[in-house]
Amino acid sequence: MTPVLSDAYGRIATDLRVSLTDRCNLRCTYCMPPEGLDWLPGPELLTDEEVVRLVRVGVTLLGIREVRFTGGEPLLRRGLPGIVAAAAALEPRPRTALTTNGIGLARLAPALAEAGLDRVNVSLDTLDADVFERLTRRRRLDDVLAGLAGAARAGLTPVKVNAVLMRGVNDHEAADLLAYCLEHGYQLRFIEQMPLDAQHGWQRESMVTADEILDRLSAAHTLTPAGGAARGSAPAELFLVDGGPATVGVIGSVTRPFCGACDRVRLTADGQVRNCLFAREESDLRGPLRAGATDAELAERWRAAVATKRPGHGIDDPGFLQPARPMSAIGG
Ligand SMILES: Nc1nc2c(ncn2[C@@H]2O[C@H](COP(=O)(O)OP(=O)(O)OP(=O)(O)O)[C@@H](O)[C@H]2O)c(=O)[nH]1
Ligand SMILES: C[S@@+](CC[C@H](N)C(=O)[O-])C[C@H]1O[C@@H](n2cnc3c(N)ncnc32)[C@H](O)[C@@H]1O
Ligand code: SF4
Ligand code: SF4
Repeated sequence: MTPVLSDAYGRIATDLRVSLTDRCNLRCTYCMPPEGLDWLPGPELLTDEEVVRLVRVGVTLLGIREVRFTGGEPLLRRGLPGIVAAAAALEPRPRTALTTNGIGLARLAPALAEAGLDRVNVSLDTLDADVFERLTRRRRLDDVLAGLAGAARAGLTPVKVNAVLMRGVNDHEAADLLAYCLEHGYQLRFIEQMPLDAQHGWQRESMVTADEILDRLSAAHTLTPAGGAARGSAPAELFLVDGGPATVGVIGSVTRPFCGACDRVRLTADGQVRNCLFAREESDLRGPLRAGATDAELAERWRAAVATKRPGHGIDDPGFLQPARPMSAIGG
């Protein structure tokens, strides 16, 4: 029987999220400071071949069924189409997905679809160019909108949109974002801001909660729960908009945590296994890989790492400490 990545709470990790770089061409205020961060040094990054090898170990020896590429901004990784192609060629073929800010996606979408990418999630917090610049510190709204359209054209569907609402900045735009996504056939999900920014600026009091988001949307639409059974381990709680079939999602990581059903495991761009966005421990696979470990030895280390996964993120624990790595370096 193929071993699986199981933990002490009965959860099995089948969804691998691979960070391909910690770098980014935006500076979203809830993620990074204006000056950026001390990027990982080149030699510490896994090479394309090393990424592909670890993905292969996950898929062929450990029961990984879905591989999502993220970052930082994964479109900045030159080898992305080749890495996607190698992942999609594995047996059993994993589902493949990408989470991106969309810049450059208009150009890259056809090649990524051709390589075997199944679908994309694109982050878009606003439809106002000035608000976009305030949130991301770059004037690139048109590139993101073009990226979304390019993804849909290339068949990278369903195209999902991730939006973080920040109080006093873009929280008045919930209904406009929904109208735009409904019009274009994108699946919108609102995300509660989490304490994962490098500047440690998160404050529970100012976070826009899932309840608030649903209240705002309910002013313009009738929302009905789309049905719990279909949710499985997905972070997004889905609601039918005006009877459906279109839906809107809310990812309430803080006020409506879903850790009990978590099926994720993460691999950082420098080859560390992380069990949780909020994990304070990591397990090194790059060292053993470069020291000549066999696939079976890497798989055993990975399995042992997941066995120690904690039950939840612990944001509500009195002793909660934000992880040392920010979201951009973990792989959001
Ligand atoms: N708490 C928590 N939040 C997560 C996790 N993964 C993703 N998120 C949040 O969900 C948002 C959207 O993540 P995506 O990368 O689009 O992935 P997803 O929602 O799992 O994707 P789908 O499978 O397409 O629904 C992220 O920005 C995070 O804020 C996770 O493991 N735990
Ligand atoms: C870290 S980014 C990486 C991929 C890509 N750069 C992007 O923005 O989609 C992945 C997701 O994390 C979300 N994110 C970043 N910081 C966050 C925070 N502090 N709380 C909640 N979500 C956050 C972003 O909005 C984005 O949807
Ligand atoms: S959320 Fe994504 S696009 Fe924004 S700064 Fe972080 S990594 Fe870059
Ligand atoms: S916070 Fe951690 S345990 Fe909870 S769903 Fe996310 S990755 Fe899984």
